[in-house]
Amino acid sequence: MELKDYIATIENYPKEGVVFRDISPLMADGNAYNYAATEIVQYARDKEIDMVVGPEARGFIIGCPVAFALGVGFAPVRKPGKLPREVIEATYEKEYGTDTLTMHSDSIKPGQRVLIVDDLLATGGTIAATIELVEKMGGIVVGCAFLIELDDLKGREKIGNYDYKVLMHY
Ligand SMILES: O=P(O)(O)OC[C@H]1O[C@H](OP(=O)(O)OP(=O)(O)O)[C@H](O)[C@@H]1O
Ligand SMILES: Nc1ncnc2[nH]cnc12
Repeated sequence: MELKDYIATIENYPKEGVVFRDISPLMADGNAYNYAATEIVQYARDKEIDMVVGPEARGFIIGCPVAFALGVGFAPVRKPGKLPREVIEATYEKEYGTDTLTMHSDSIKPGQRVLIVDDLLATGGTIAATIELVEKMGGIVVGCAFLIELDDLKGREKIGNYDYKVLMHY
C-alpha cells in the first residue's frame, strides 16, 4: 500500500514556513489505518514490549491501536495540567515553539520494556523528552516508531542509538 497517498500536505500551517503533514486522511481510511498500525506492530512483535508510550494527541491515535494489537498497556504523555496525579516533567523545543510534557510518575515500572509511538518525527524534541520521561521512571526504551519523518529537521539525531522505525519519509 502507498501510505503517502493518505497524507495531506498543508503549506504555512500552523505558521508561515511550516509544511504540515496531516495524517487524518490515513486515519479516515480503515485499510490504510490498519495497514500502518500493523506495520508498527510487526516491527515491535519480537521486542517483548511491556508498555506502549505515546505523546498527546496524535501519538494516541497510532499508539493505542498498536498497544491493543500487542496486548500491552498504553501510557499517555500529556501537556501540563492534564494528568490528575503526581507527574514528572520534561521540557523541549519543537518545530514551532517550546513545550513541556508530563507523565504520571508511576506509569512505567522500573525495568519495563517500552515502545514509543508517535505520528511524526520533526525536530525530535518530543521524542527526546519522551525518552527522558520513560528513563526517569526506570523504563527501557527498546524502540521508537513513527508514521512520518521530516528528514530535513534532523530529529533522527536526537534518537541517537535507540532503535527506530519510520513508515514514510519527507
Ligand atoms: O519532533 P518534534 O519537533 O518534537 O515534533 C513532532 C511532534 O509534533 C506534533 O505534535 P504537537 O506537539 O503538534 O501536538 P498534537 O499531536 O497534539 O497536535 C507531532 O504529533 C509530534 O508529537
Ligand atoms: N510539519 C509538521 N507536520 C505535522 N505535524 C508536525 N509536528 C511537527 N511538525 C509537523
